Amino acid sequence: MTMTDPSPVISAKGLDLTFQTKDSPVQALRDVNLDIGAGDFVSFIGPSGCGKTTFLRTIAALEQPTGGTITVNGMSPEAARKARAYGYVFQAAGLYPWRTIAGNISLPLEIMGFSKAERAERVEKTLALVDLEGFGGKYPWQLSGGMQQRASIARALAFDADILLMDEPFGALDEIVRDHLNEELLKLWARTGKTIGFVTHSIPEAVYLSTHIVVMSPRPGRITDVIKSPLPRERPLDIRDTPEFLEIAHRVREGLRAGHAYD
Ligand SMILES: Nc1ncnc2c1ncn2[C@@H]1O[C@H](COP(=O)(O)OP(=O)(O)OP(=O)(O)O)[C@@H](O)[C@H]1O
Repeated sequence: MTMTDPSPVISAKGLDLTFQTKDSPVQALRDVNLDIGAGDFVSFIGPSGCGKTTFLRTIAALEQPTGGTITVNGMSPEAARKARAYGYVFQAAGLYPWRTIAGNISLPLEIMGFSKAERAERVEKTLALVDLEGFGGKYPWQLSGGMQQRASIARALAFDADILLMDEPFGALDEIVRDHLNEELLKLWARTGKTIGFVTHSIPEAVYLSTHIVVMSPRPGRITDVIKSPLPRERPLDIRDTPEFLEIAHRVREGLRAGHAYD
């Protein structure tokens, strides 16, 4: 690292995490080393159960590592959570059905003690960011699955943290909606300059979105490859048909295959 390199936003060193269960301990993460820089879009890809969600949850102080260290904005994950360093988007939109979309987005702001005027302003701003202007008064069940997921992204953006952690946010959506939301997410990232950690099962999604693709192996989850994308930051959807794109996708697939113990 040179003097001009900014320090990483998220830094994991020798991270281990073993869950104690009734039967036997489950080693979910082993010796994970990773630096994520400001403004990076980092995807985590790997087979089911390889620890992607666990790693994201560890960044968010929702799990405690059993070895190694992890810092977020130079702080412990607990301190970063208290400093509201990140927004978190879960697999399911998880909106409260008895609250309107605006009410759902506003909830974390209410808990944080923002004034009513400030809340209203932020709700409007984030609804615009996810292209849901005019839908604040609707209830979640009045929106499509894709719109609900956008509302849950708005909720994570409402307090304007520099880091956005997203756990397979589009996994349950059909391909056309997913393509659209991928494009929208890239635009949002370009507009806001946020640092994004993104879990996915989809190779094209990982390659399309990311500046860095982290390939993980099955349990215990280890990082087998970190691919720095040579693609430009501005990416139309049809970039997925270019040789450069297909080459990165191939490398991800090879990495996934190499990490797999078939014998
Ligand atoms: N609270 C827990 N107690 C015990 N084992 C757990 C716990 N949480 C996760 N695990 C185990 O840790 C491993 C990693 O789980 P994790 O959810 O991080 O995987 P993942 O890569 O996100 O999987 P998926 O792609 O299916 O969501 C799995 O074997 C899982 O069963």
